[in-house]
Amino acid sequence: MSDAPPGSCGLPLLGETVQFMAAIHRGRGFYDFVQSRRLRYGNCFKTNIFGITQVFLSSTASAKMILNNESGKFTKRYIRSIAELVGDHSILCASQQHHKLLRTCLGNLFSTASLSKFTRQFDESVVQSLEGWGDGDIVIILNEALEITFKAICGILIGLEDGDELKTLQKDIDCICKAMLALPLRLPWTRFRRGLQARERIMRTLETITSERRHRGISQDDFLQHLLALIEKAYCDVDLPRLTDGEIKDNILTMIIAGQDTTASAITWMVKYLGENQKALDILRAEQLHFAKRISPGSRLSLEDLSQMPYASKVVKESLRMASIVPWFPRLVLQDSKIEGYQLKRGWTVNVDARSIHLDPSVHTNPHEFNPSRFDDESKPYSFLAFGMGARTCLGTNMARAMMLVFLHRLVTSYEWEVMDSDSTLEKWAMFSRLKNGCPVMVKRLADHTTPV
Ligand code: HEM
Repeated sequence: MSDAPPGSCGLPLLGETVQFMAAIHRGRGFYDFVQSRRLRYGNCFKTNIFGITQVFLSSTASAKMILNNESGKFTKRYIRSIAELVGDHSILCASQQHHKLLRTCLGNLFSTASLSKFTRQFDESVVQSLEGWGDGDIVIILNEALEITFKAICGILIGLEDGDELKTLQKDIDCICKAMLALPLRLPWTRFRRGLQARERIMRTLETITSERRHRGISQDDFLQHLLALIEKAYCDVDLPRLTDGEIKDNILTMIIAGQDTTASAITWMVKYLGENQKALDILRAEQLHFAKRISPGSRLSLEDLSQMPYASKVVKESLRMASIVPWFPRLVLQDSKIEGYQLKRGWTVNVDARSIHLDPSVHTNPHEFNPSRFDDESKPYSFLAFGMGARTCLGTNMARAMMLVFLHRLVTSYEWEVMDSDSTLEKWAMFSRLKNGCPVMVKRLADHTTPV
Protein backbone atom coordinates (compact mmCIF):
# COMPACT_ATOMS: atom_id res chain seq x y z
CA MET A 1 0.00 0.00 0.00
CA SER A 2 1.72 3.22 -1.18
CA ASP A 3 0.03 5.63 1.24
CA ALA A 4 0.36 3.37 4.29
CA PRO A 5 1.62 5.12 7.45
CA PRO A 6 5.42 5.05 7.85
CA GLY A 7 6.98 2.71 10.41
CA SER A 8 8.10 -0.87 10.75
CA CYS A 9 5.90 -3.87 11.49
CA GLY A 10 8.99 -5.79 12.61
CA LEU A 11 9.41 -9.54 12.22
CA PRO A 12 6.73 -11.85 10.83
CA LEU A 13 4.31 -12.95 13.61
CA LEU A 14 6.35 -11.29 16.37
CA GLY A 15 6.14 -7.77 14.96
CA GLU A 16 7.80 -5.35 17.38
CA THR A 17 6.41 -7.09 20.47
CA VAL A 18 9.90 -7.78 21.82
CA GLN A 19 10.86 -4.09 21.59
CA PHE A 20 7.56 -3.13 23.27
CA MET A 21 8.14 -5.58 26.12
CA ALA A 22 11.74 -4.37 26.48
CA ALA A 23 10.46 -0.79 26.87
CA ILE A 24 8.16 -1.93 29.70
CA HIS A 25 11.25 -3.29 31.49
CA ARG A 26 13.15 -0.03 31.19
CA GLY A 27 12.71 2.83 33.62
CA ARG A 28 11.21 5.23 31.09
CA GLY A 29 8.22 2.92 30.72
CA PHE A 30 6.34 1.59 27.71
CA TYR A 31 5.64 5.08 26.42
CA ASP A 32 9.29 5.25 25.41
CA PHE A 33 8.49 2.73 22.67
CA VAL A 34 5.93 5.15 21.21
CA GLN A 35 7.97 8.29 21.75
CA SER A 36 11.07 7.03 19.96
CA ARG A 37 9.01 6.07 16.91
CA ARG A 38 7.11 9.31 16.94
CA LEU A 39 10.41 11.20 16.84
CA ARG A 40 11.55 9.04 13.93
CA TYR A 41 8.36 8.99 11.84
CA GLY A 42 6.25 12.00 12.88
CA ASN A 43 2.59 12.41 13.89
CA CYS A 44 1.43 9.14 12.35
CA PHE A 45 3.27 5.82 12.33
CA LYS A 46 2.52 2.12 12.36
CA THR A 47 3.96 -0.84 14.21
CA ASN A 48 2.84 -4.34 15.15
CA ILE A 49 2.39 -5.50 18.75
CA PHE A 50 0.92 -8.84 19.87
CA GLY A 51 0.21 -9.70 16.21
CA ILE A 52 -1.96 -6.64 15.55
CA THR A 53 -1.07 -3.67 13.34
CA GLN A 54 -1.12 -0.60 15.55
CA VAL A 55 -1.16 2.97 14.24
CA PHE A 56 -0.31 5.86 16.59
CA LEU A 57 -1.65 9.34 15.84
CA SER A 58 -0.71 12.50 17.68
CA SER A 59 -2.47 15.52 16.19
CA THR A 60 -5.56 17.23 17.61
CA ALA A 61 -7.28 16.82 14.21
CA SER A 62 -6.86 13.04 14.24
CA ALA A 63 -7.88 12.89 17.92
CA LYS A 64 -11.11 14.69 16.98
CA MET A 65 -11.81 12.40 14.06
CA ILE A 66 -11.24 9.20 16.04
CA LEU A 67 -12.70 10.10 19.45
CA ASN A 68 -15.69 11.99 18.05
CA ASN A 69 -16.23 9.13 15.65
CA GLU A 70 -18.93 10.85 13.59
CA SER A 71 -18.12 8.50 10.73
CA GLY A 72 -18.79 5.44 12.93
CA LYS A 73 -15.60 3.88 11.56
CA PHE A 74 -13.96 3.30 14.95
CA THR A 75 -14.87 1.44 18.10
CA LYS A 76 -13.12 0.99 21.42
CA ARG A 77 -10.69 -1.90 21.46
CA TYR A 78 -8.43 -3.31 24.14
CA ILE A 79 -5.91 -6.08 23.63
CA ARG A 80 -7.40 -9.50 24.38
CA SER A 81 -5.39 -9.98 27.59
CA ILE A 82 -6.89 -6.81 29.13
CA ALA A 83 -10.39 -7.83 28.09
CA GLU A 84 -9.92 -11.23 29.73
CA LEU A 85 -8.75 -9.65 32.96
CA VAL A 86 -11.57 -7.11 33.30
CA GLY A 87 -14.17 -9.49 31.84
CA ASP A 88 -16.24 -9.61 28.67
CA HIS A 89 -19.13 -7.75 30.33
CA SER A 90 -16.98 -4.77 31.26
CA ILE A 91 -17.96 -1.37 29.86
CA LEU A 92 -14.41 -1.22 28.45
CA CYS A 93 -15.18 -4.11 26.11
CA ALA A 94 -18.83 -3.38 25.31
CA SER A 95 -20.05 -3.02 21.72
CA GLN A 96 -21.39 0.41 20.73
CA GLN A 97 -25.04 -0.62 21.27
CA HIS A 98 -24.55 -2.32 24.61
CA HIS A 99 -22.22 0.40 25.79
CA LYS A 100 -25.12 2.89 25.96
CA LEU A 101 -27.09 0.67 28.34
CA LEU A 102 -24.07 0.08 30.57
CA ARG A 103 -23.24 3.78 30.69
CA THR A 104 -26.83 4.63 31.66
CA CYS A 105 -26.87 2.09 34.50
CA LEU A 106 -23.37 2.92 35.78
CA GLY A 107 -23.92 6.67 35.41
CA ASN A 108 -25.88 6.74 38.64
CA LEU A 109 -22.68 6.34 40.62
CA PHE A 110 -21.61 9.74 39.35
CA SER A 111 -24.85 11.65 39.93
CA THR A 112 -24.57 14.90 41.90
CA ALA A 113 -26.21 13.29 44.94
CA SER A 114 -23.83 10.37 44.91
CA LEU A 115 -20.75 12.54 44.36
CA SER A 116 -21.78 14.89 47.18
CA LYS A 117 -21.92 12.01 49.61
CA PHE A 118 -18.66 10.63 48.25
CA THR A 119 -16.85 13.98 48.60
CA ARG A 120 -17.65 14.28 52.31
CA GLN A 121 -16.65 10.68 52.99
CA PHE A 122 -13.45 11.07 51.02
CA ASP A 123 -12.60 14.26 52.90
CA GLU A 124 -13.09 12.45 56.22
CA SER A 125 -10.75 9.73 55.07
CA VAL A 126 -8.06 12.20 53.89
CA VAL A 127 -8.27 14.13 57.16
CA GLN A 128 -7.77 10.91 59.15
CA SER A 129 -4.79 9.85 57.07
CA LEU A 130 -3.09 13.22 57.23
CA GLU A 131 -3.58 13.34 60.98
CA GLY A 132 -1.29 10.32 61.21
CA TRP A 133 1.67 12.17 59.68
CA GLY A 134 4.23 13.51 62.17
CA ASP A 135 6.43 16.56 61.81
CA GLY A 136 9.53 15.60 59.81
CA ASP A 137 8.08 12.26 58.64
CA ILE A 138 9.01 10.93 55.21
CA VAL A 139 5.78 10.04 53.49
CA ILE A 140 5.51 8.05 50.24
CA ILE A 141 2.68 9.90 48.55
CA LEU A 142 1.77 7.10 46.12
CA ASN A 143 1.26 4.60 48.96
CA GLU A 144 -0.90 7.03 50.91
CA ALA A 145 -2.93 7.96 47.83
CA LEU A 146 -3.43 4.32 46.79
CA GLU A 147 -4.72 3.44 50.24
CA ILE A 148 -7.08 6.40 50.53
CA THR A 149 -8.51 6.14 47.01
CA PHE A 150 -8.92 2.36 47.24
CA LYS A 151 -10.81 2.61 50.51
CA ALA A 152 -13.03 5.37 49.18
CA ILE A 153 -13.85 3.66 45.88
CA CYS A 154 -14.50 0.25 47.46
CA GLY A 155 -16.61 2.00 50.12
CA ILE A 156 -18.92 3.67 47.64
CA LEU A 157 -19.08 0.66 45.30
CA ILE A 158 -19.48 -2.31 47.65
CA GLY A 159 -19.47 -0.88 51.16
CA LEU A 160 -16.06 -2.36 51.99
CA GLU A 161 -13.89 0.14 53.85
CA ASP A 162 -11.77 -1.84 56.27
CA GLY A 163 -10.52 -5.24 57.32
CA ASP A 164 -8.67 -8.18 55.82
CA GLU A 165 -11.14 -8.54 52.95
CA LEU A 166 -10.19 -5.07 51.72
CA LYS A 167 -6.46 -5.83 51.99
CA THR A 168 -6.83 -9.07 50.02
CA LEU A 169 -8.89 -7.25 47.42
CA GLN A 170 -6.21 -4.59 47.04
CA LYS A 171 -3.50 -7.24 46.52
CA ASP A 172 -5.62 -8.97 43.89
CA ILE A 173 -6.37 -5.73 42.04
CA ASP A 174 -2.64 -4.99 41.99
CA CYS A 175 -2.00 -8.44 40.55
CA ILE A 176 -4.53 -7.83 37.77
CA CYS A 177 -3.06 -4.42 36.92
CA LYS A 178 0.42 -5.93 36.64
CA ALA A 179 -0.89 -8.68 34.35
CA MET A 180 -2.45 -6.25 31.90
CA LEU A 181 0.76 -5.59 30.01
CA ALA A 182 2.10 -9.14 30.30
CA LEU A 183 2.27 -11.64 27.47
CA PRO A 184 -1.00 -13.58 27.58
CA LEU A 185 0.63 -16.89 28.55
CA ARG A 186 -1.42 -19.16 30.79
CA LEU A 187 1.47 -21.28 32.02
CA PRO A 188 1.66 -21.68 35.80
CA TRP A 189 3.48 -18.83 37.56
CA THR A 190 3.26 -16.44 34.62
CA ARG A 191 2.20 -12.90 35.45
CA PHE A 192 -0.85 -13.27 33.23
CA ARG A 193 -1.99 -16.49 34.89
CA ARG A 194 -1.60 -14.90 38.34
CA GLY A 195 -3.76 -12.00 37.11
CA LEU A 196 -6.48 -14.38 35.94
CA GLN A 197 -6.40 -16.21 39.29
CA ALA A 198 -6.71 -12.90 41.13
CA ARG A 199 -9.71 -12.05 38.93
CA GLU A 200 -11.37 -15.36 39.85
CA ARG A 201 -10.90 -14.64 43.57
CA ILE A 202 -12.43 -11.18 43.19
CA MET A 203 -15.39 -12.60 41.28
CA ARG A 204 -15.98 -15.08 44.12
CA THR A 205 -15.83 -12.29 46.72
CA LEU A 206 -18.32 -10.20 44.76
CA GLU A 207 -20.59 -13.25 44.41
CA THR A 208 -20.52 -13.80 48.16
CA ILE A 209 -21.34 -10.17 48.89
CA THR A 210 -24.16 -10.20 46.32
CA SER A 211 -25.64 -13.40 47.66
CA GLU A 212 -25.52 -12.10 51.27
CA ARG A 213 -27.43 -9.04 50.16
CA ARG A 214 -30.05 -11.13 48.36
CA HIS A 215 -30.55 -14.05 50.72
CA ARG A 216 -29.72 -12.67 54.13
CA GLY A 217 -31.40 -9.33 53.54
CA ILE A 218 -28.20 -7.40 54.31
CA SER A 219 -28.61 -3.93 52.89
CA GLN A 220 -26.06 -1.15 52.49
CA ASP A 221 -26.13 2.33 51.09
CA ASP A 222 -23.75 1.67 48.22
CA PHE A 223 -23.67 1.29 44.45
CA LEU A 224 -23.98 -2.50 44.46
CA GLN A 225 -27.22 -2.19 46.43
CA HIS A 226 -28.49 0.31 43.87
CA LEU A 227 -27.73 -2.06 40.97
CA LEU A 228 -29.39 -4.99 42.75
CA ALA A 229 -32.47 -2.87 43.42
CA LEU A 230 -32.64 -2.04 39.70
CA ILE A 231 -32.82 -5.76 38.92
CA GLU A 232 -35.67 -6.23 41.43
CA LYS A 233 -37.59 -3.28 39.99
CA ALA A 234 -37.05 -4.49 36.45
CA TYR A 235 -39.02 -7.68 37.24
CA CYS A 236 -42.10 -5.43 37.50
CA ASP A 237 -41.21 -2.95 34.75
CA VAL A 238 -39.63 -4.60 31.71
CA ASP A 239 -38.61 -1.25 30.19
CA LEU A 240 -36.23 -0.42 33.03
CA PRO A 241 -32.56 -0.74 32.11
CA ARG A 242 -30.82 -3.30 34.31
CA LEU A 243 -27.63 -5.30 34.43
CA THR A 244 -27.10 -9.04 34.78
CA ASP A 245 -25.05 -10.39 37.71
CA GLY A 246 -22.09 -10.92 35.35
CA GLU A 247 -22.26 -7.31 34.19
CA ILE A 248 -22.46 -6.03 37.75
CA LYS A 249 -19.38 -7.99 38.84
CA ASP A 250 -17.25 -7.16 35.80
CA ASN A 251 -18.11 -3.48 36.00
CA ILE A 252 -17.47 -3.16 39.71
CA LEU A 253 -14.04 -4.68 39.07
CA THR A 254 -13.57 -2.32 36.09
CA MET A 255 -14.37 0.76 38.13
CA ILE A 256 -12.01 -0.19 40.92
CA ILE A 257 -9.21 -0.67 38.37
CA ALA A 258 -10.11 2.40 36.30
CA GLY A 259 -10.55 4.63 39.33
CA GLN A 260 -7.95 3.80 41.96
CA ASP A 261 -4.58 3.54 40.27
CA THR A 262 -5.29 6.44 37.92
CA THR A 263 -6.36 8.84 40.64
CA ALA A 264 -3.62 7.81 43.08
CA SER A 265 -0.99 8.26 40.35
CA ALA A 266 -2.43 11.65 39.42
CA ILE A 267 -2.31 12.80 43.06
CA THR A 268 1.32 11.66 43.30
CA TRP A 269 2.40 13.61 40.20
CA MET A 270 0.50 16.66 41.42
CA VAL A 271 2.35 16.64 44.77
CA LYS A 272 5.67 16.24 42.94
CA TYR A 273 5.01 19.05 40.43
CA LEU A 274 3.92 21.42 43.20
CA GLY A 275 6.86 20.47 45.42
CA GLU A 276 9.15 21.42 42.55
CA ASN A 277 7.33 24.66 41.62
CA GLN A 278 7.33 27.06 44.55
CA LYS A 279 5.58 29.87 42.65
CA ALA A 280 2.54 27.76 41.77
CA LEU A 281 2.49 26.33 45.32
CA ASP A 282 2.47 29.82 46.87
CA ILE A 283 -0.51 30.94 44.74
CA LEU A 284 -2.33 27.73 45.51
CA ARG A 285 -1.67 27.91 49.26
CA ALA A 286 -2.87 31.52 49.39
CA GLU A 287 -6.12 30.53 47.65
CA GLN A 288 -6.69 27.50 49.85
CA LEU A 289 -5.90 29.21 53.18
CA HIS A 290 -8.24 32.01 52.19
CA PHE A 291 -10.91 29.44 51.37
CA ALA A 292 -10.29 27.57 54.64
CA LYS A 293 -11.20 30.71 56.61
CA ARG A 294 -14.66 30.66 55.02
CA ILE A 295 -15.62 27.17 56.15
CA SER A 296 -16.27 26.25 59.76
CA PRO A 297 -13.36 24.48 61.47
CA GLY A 298 -13.86 20.74 61.63
CA SER A 299 -16.49 20.68 58.88
CA ARG A 300 -16.10 18.47 55.83
CA LEU A 301 -15.74 19.75 52.28
CA SER A 302 -18.78 19.62 50.03
CA LEU A 303 -19.02 19.28 46.26
CA GLU A 304 -20.13 22.91 46.17
CA ASP A 305 -16.94 23.95 48.06
CA LEU A 306 -14.83 22.33 45.37
CA SER A 307 -16.39 24.53 42.68
CA GLN A 308 -14.94 27.55 44.47
CA MET A 309 -11.29 26.68 44.00
CA PRO A 310 -10.34 28.16 40.62
CA TYR A 311 -6.55 27.96 40.93
CA ALA A 312 -6.62 24.49 42.51
CA SER A 313 -8.77 23.29 39.59
CA LYS A 314 -6.12 24.55 37.19
CA VAL A 315 -3.40 22.82 39.23
CA VAL A 316 -5.34 19.57 38.88
CA LYS A 317 -5.73 20.09 35.14
CA GLU A 318 -2.09 21.02 34.59
CA SER A 319 -0.91 17.99 36.59
CA LEU A 320 -3.11 15.74 34.48
CA ARG A 321 -1.81 17.31 31.27
CA MET A 322 1.82 16.87 32.23
CA ALA A 323 1.47 13.37 33.66
CA SER A 324 -0.85 11.92 30.95
CA ILE A 325 -1.85 9.08 33.26
CA VAL A 326 -3.56 7.21 30.39
CA PRO A 327 -1.02 7.90 27.64
CA TRP A 328 -3.02 6.70 24.63
CA PHE A 329 -6.51 5.45 23.74
CA PRO A 330 -6.94 2.47 21.41
CA ARG A 331 -9.73 2.06 18.84
CA LEU A 332 -10.47 -0.69 16.34
CA VAL A 333 -10.83 0.39 12.67
CA LEU A 334 -14.19 -0.96 11.48
CA GLN A 335 -13.86 0.12 7.81
CA ASP A 336 -10.94 1.07 5.58
CA SER A 337 -10.45 4.81 6.05
CA LYS A 338 -8.08 7.68 5.41
CA ILE A 339 -6.53 9.85 8.10
CA GLU A 340 -3.74 12.47 7.84
CA GLY A 341 -3.43 11.37 4.20
CA TYR A 342 -2.65 7.78 5.19
CA GLN A 343 -4.71 4.69 4.51
CA LEU A 344 -5.96 2.66 7.53
CA LYS A 345 -7.16 -0.89 7.01
CA ARG A 346 -10.14 -2.56 8.64
CA GLY A 347 -8.99 -4.65 11.62
CA TRP A 348 -6.06 -2.39 12.54
CA THR A 349 -5.93 -0.61 15.87
CA VAL A 350 -5.50 3.17 15.93
CA ASN A 351 -4.21 4.80 19.09
CA VAL A 352 -4.78 8.43 19.94
CA ASP A 353 -1.47 9.43 21.49
CA ALA A 354 -2.70 11.86 24.16
CA ARG A 355 0.70 12.22 25.78
CA SER A 356 2.30 13.55 22.60
CA ILE A 357 -0.55 16.03 22.17
CA HIS A 358 -0.15 17.19 25.79
CA LEU A 359 3.56 17.79 25.25
CA ASP A 360 3.42 19.23 21.73
CA PRO A 361 4.87 22.79 21.70
CA SER A 362 2.58 23.76 18.81
CA VAL A 363 -0.42 22.87 21.02
CA HIS A 364 0.80 24.01 24.48
CA THR A 365 3.42 26.75 24.82
CA ASN A 366 6.48 25.56 26.80
CA PRO A 367 4.82 22.18 27.35
CA HIS A 368 7.37 20.93 29.89
CA GLU A 369 6.81 23.90 32.19
CA PHE A 370 4.33 23.35 35.05
CA ASN A 371 2.09 26.37 34.61
CA PRO A 372 -1.53 26.05 35.83
CA SER A 373 -2.28 29.57 34.56
CA ARG A 374 -2.06 28.33 30.99
CA PHE A 375 -5.68 27.28 31.55
CA ASP A 376 -6.77 30.90 32.23
CA ASP A 377 -7.65 31.00 28.56
CA GLU A 378 -9.86 28.51 26.85
CA SER A 379 -7.89 25.52 25.56
CA LYS A 380 -7.71 24.61 21.89
CA PRO A 381 -10.17 21.85 20.94
CA TYR A 382 -8.84 18.35 21.64
CA SER A 383 -5.69 19.72 23.29
CA PHE A 384 -6.57 18.42 26.80
CA LEU A 385 -7.30 14.70 26.69
CA ALA A 386 -6.53 13.49 30.21
CA PHE A 387 -10.03 12.00 30.51
CA GLY A 388 -10.47 11.19 26.82
CA MET A 389 -13.23 12.72 24.72
CA GLY A 390 -16.44 11.68 22.95
CA ALA A 391 -18.78 8.80 23.78
CA ARG A 392 -16.10 6.87 25.70
CA THR A 393 -14.89 9.78 27.80
CA CYS A 394 -14.03 8.86 31.40
CA LEU A 395 -17.12 8.10 33.49
CA GLY A 396 -15.29 9.02 36.66
CA THR A 397 -14.01 12.48 35.60
CA ASN A 398 -15.86 14.38 38.31
CA MET A 399 -15.11 11.81 40.96
CA ALA A 400 -11.39 11.89 40.13
CA ARG A 401 -11.34 15.71 40.15
CA ALA A 402 -13.15 15.73 43.50
CA MET A 403 -10.58 13.37 45.04
CA MET A 404 -7.66 15.40 43.71
CA LEU A 405 -9.10 18.70 44.95
CA VAL A 406 -9.94 17.39 48.41
CA PHE A 407 -6.46 15.91 48.83
CA LEU A 408 -4.88 19.12 47.59
CA HIS A 409 -6.88 21.32 49.94
CA ARG A 410 -6.05 19.25 53.02
CA LEU A 411 -2.39 18.90 52.11
CA VAL A 412 -1.59 22.54 51.36
CA THR A 413 -3.55 23.90 54.32
CA SER A 414 -1.90 21.51 56.78
CA TYR A 415 1.62 20.79 55.60
CA GLU A 416 4.70 22.05 53.83
CA TRP A 417 6.66 19.38 52.03
CA GLU A 418 9.95 18.77 50.33
CA VAL A 419 10.36 16.22 47.55
CA MET A 420 13.19 13.96 48.77
CA ASP A 421 13.89 12.14 45.51
CA SER A 422 13.19 13.93 42.24
CA ASP A 423 13.77 10.82 40.10
CA SER A 424 10.99 10.58 37.49
CA THR A 425 11.56 6.93 36.54
CA LEU A 426 8.28 5.15 35.88
CA GLU A 427 7.24 1.94 37.55
CA LYS A 428 7.66 -1.12 35.35
CA TRP A 429 4.56 -3.07 34.40
CA ALA A 430 2.25 -0.27 35.47
CA MET A 431 -0.65 0.21 33.11
CA PHE A 432 -0.82 3.93 33.95
CA SER A 433 2.08 6.41 34.23
CA ARG A 434 3.13 5.80 37.83
CA LEU A 435 6.25 7.05 39.62
CA LYS A 436 8.60 4.23 40.64
CA ASN A 437 9.78 5.94 43.83
CA GLY A 438 6.20 6.85 44.74
CA CYS A 439 7.33 10.44 45.44
CA PRO A 440 8.84 10.44 48.94
CA VAL A 441 8.34 13.80 50.67
CA MET A 442 9.38 15.18 54.04
CA VAL A 443 6.37 16.83 55.65
CA LYS A 444 6.28 19.67 58.14
CA ARG A 445 3.10 20.87 59.77
CA LEU A 446 2.24 24.48 58.88
CA ALA A 447 2.85 26.66 61.91
CA ASP A 448 -0.47 28.50 61.85
CA HIS A 449 -2.62 26.29 59.67
CA THR A 450 -6.14 27.63 59.74
CA THR A 451 -7.95 24.36 59.14
CA PRO A 452 -6.99 21.98 61.93
CA VAL A 453 -7.56 18.55 60.45
C1 HEM B 1 -7.22 10.94 37.43
C2 HEM B 1 -7.96 9.87 37.32
C3 HEM B 1 -8.48 9.31 36.04
C4 HEM B 1 -7.99 9.42 34.77
C5 HEM B 1 -6.75 10.17 34.32
C6 HEM B 1 -8.88 8.68 33.90
C7 HEM B 1 -8.74 8.59 32.52
C8 HEM B 1 -9.62 7.93 31.69
C9 HEM B 1 -9.55 7.95 30.26
C10 HEM B 1 -8.50 8.67 29.44
C11 HEM B 1 -10.58 7.20 29.79
C12 HEM B 1 -10.98 7.02 28.34
C13 HEM B 1 -10.09 6.02 27.59
C14 HEM B 1 -10.49 5.88 26.14
O1 HEM B 1 -11.16 6.72 25.56
O2 HEM B 1 -10.10 4.85 25.59
C15 HEM B 1 -11.29 6.67 30.93
C16 HEM B 1 -12.39 5.84 30.86
C17 HEM B 1 -13.06 5.37 31.95
N1 HEM B 1 -12.85 5.72 33.27
FE1 HEM B 1 -11.43 7.00 33.95
N2 HEM B 1 -9.87 8.11 34.66
C18 HEM B 1 -9.69 8.49 35.96
C19 HEM B 1 -10.49 8.16 37.04
C20 HEM B 1 -11.61 7.36 36.98
C21 HEM B 1 -12.46 7.03 38.10
C22 HEM B 1 -12.31 7.59 39.51
C23 HEM B 1 -13.39 6.14 37.65
C24 HEM B 1 -14.51 5.46 38.40
C25 HEM B 1 -14.51 5.12 39.65
C26 HEM B 1 -13.15 5.94 36.24
C27 HEM B 1 -13.89 5.12 35.41
C28 HEM B 1 -13.74 5.03 34.05
C29 HEM B 1 -14.58 4.20 33.21
C30 HEM B 1 -15.70 3.27 33.70
C31 HEM B 1 -14.15 4.41 31.89
C32 HEM B 1 -14.72 3.76 30.63
C33 HEM B 1 -15.77 4.68 30.01
C34 HEM B 1 -16.39 4.14 28.74
O3 HEM B 1 -15.78 3.31 28.05
O4 HEM B 1 -17.51 4.56 28.45
N3 HEM B 1 -12.06 6.69 35.87
N4 HEM B 1 -10.70 7.15 32.08
